[in-house]
Amino acid sequence: MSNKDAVKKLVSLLKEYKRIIYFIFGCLIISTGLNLCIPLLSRSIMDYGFIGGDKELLIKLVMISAILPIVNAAIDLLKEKKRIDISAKLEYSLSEKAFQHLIKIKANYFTGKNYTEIFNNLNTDIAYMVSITDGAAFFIVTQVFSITGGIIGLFIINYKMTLLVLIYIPCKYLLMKYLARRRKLYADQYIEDAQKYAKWFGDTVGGVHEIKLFNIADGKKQEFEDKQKKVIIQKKKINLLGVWNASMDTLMIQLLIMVLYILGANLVFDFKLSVGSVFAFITYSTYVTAPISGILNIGYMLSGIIPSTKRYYEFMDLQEEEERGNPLTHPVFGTIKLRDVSFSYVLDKPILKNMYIRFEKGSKTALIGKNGTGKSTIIGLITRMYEPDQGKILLNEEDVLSFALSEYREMISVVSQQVYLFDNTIRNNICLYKKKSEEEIMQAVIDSGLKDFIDEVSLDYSVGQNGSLLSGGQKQKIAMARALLHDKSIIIFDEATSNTDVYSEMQINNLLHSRLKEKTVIVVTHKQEVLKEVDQIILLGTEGLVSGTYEELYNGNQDFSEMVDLLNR
Ligand SMILES: Nc1ncnc2c1ncn2[C@@H]1O[C@H](COP(=O)(O)OP(=O)(O)OP(=O)(O)O)[C@@H](O)[C@H]1O
Repeated sequence: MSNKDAVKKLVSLLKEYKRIIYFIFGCLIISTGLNLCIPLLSRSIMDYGFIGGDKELLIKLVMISAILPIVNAAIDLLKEKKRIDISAKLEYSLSEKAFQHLIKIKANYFTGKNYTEIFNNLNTDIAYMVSITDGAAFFIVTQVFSITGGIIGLFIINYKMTLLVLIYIPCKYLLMKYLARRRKLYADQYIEDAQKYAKWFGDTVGGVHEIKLFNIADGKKQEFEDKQKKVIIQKKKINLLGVWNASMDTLMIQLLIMVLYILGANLVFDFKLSVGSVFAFITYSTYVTAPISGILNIGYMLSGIIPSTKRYYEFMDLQEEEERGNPLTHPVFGTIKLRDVSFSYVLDKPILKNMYIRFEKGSKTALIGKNGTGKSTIIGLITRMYEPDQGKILLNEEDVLSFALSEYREMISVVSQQVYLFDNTIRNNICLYKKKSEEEIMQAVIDSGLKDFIDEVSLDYSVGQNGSLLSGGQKQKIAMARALLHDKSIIIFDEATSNTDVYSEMQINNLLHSRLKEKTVIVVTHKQEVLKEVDQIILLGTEGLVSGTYEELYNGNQDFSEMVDLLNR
């Protein structure tokens, strides 16, 4: 995305609030106009009131100049209320769109992603984009009015001295531009270092157990110092430059005022200018010179907003899962087939090649094979987290991609080795926003072997972030109860009992013949008790797959018999 496109996107975001923005600009023009009257009023107070001795006029003018700030403050309040309103609406709208998109993005985006980094980047980008509506942005518009009005005021008072102010403008502009360029460089570096730090921080906190177990706190502390130091140094440079900026700004304005006083005094002594005019002139000259740094800030402000806008829209352009297919009121439950399926995560590194597998309706299948042979990948394809590069996955002879995604997924439950539990109660983790009766919940709790634990803590026990207050086995049982309660047609257990105790495991095995009798069940496991129970075993190897019953494979496949013998040793 080019800078121009990013600006277009930003402008189109603001279009929605066009009327409010016009209102804010209206307020800005009125209040700048009122401010521009103040020096002329001061001049009259000085020349006609004090020096001319007109007491009545003096009181009137003083009262008018007291009312002006009150009117200005009222306009400002109104304008700020509207501006804060746009800002809040824009922030919500950008965050909501990002969140909606995030949960629909294809699964491969999340592989190896650091969640702190995703959160930090989105937050930073949205904050920068929203800053287009902050006070400073609108203030810049005021600055333009202020300069224009100031120059008019200067010309009205004395055009010769105005030329001096106009010569001063490019000098200050060049100095400020130099400082602004430096500040942009520092700011870009700061953003980059802060991002790296956020990524590192997320990664480190995620591995806090490893840090303790392997006693690598010193190494991590060193990394922290390196990364955090870089961020702090850049921040310090930016702050220092800000101080330089402000000091140079004040110094140059003071220099100009000094020259104007000297020239003004000469004109007063020659009776070419009144005292009040000199003061009014000096005030107008600050209206012209002071906003230059503010205007240069546009570039600085945009230098943060534009990269963030680009990154935000690059994120928003990431491919989402397609909810394609006609919605089905009654999804078809039937035989699933992988027909000539090939799949790779990375180009030219196929994980599955021309694979044919058949999962008969209501059958029980065990998927086995060495680590990395593609068992979880097959599950990912069946659940449509990924799509085959070649071949098709069929449900009742229909390509699963032709089914509406959410309805298709409504047919499947997965209990995996790495269960994710939300930071909520056991009940809510089991029900997952579906209304279920107490009896149904309790039955699922009993069947999953979770009953003893529930008797101990109750269904309303909070499990902590990703079930951190539970044991691995308890987490798996909750996932099991969840799968049973939702009563889907196809149930997949991916090493689902790796953490459960032997009693619970037996109980779960029994489910294959009771509660799950009618379901299509796919189990990834090497446990013999299960392998003996299932209708077919699919053994995945690097060269492809073999399938059969326990006896068929034990008698006809060397790899399988060797594996079983190893388990029996
Ligand atoms: N998201 C991914 N991106 C790239 N490669 C991946 C990804 N997920 C898995 N792989 C690779 O794909 C291959 C198959 O992985 P998969 O998880 O399907 O194997 P598995 O048989 O389930 O292994 P395990 O028994 O260890 O759980 C592995 O070589 C793995 O490194």
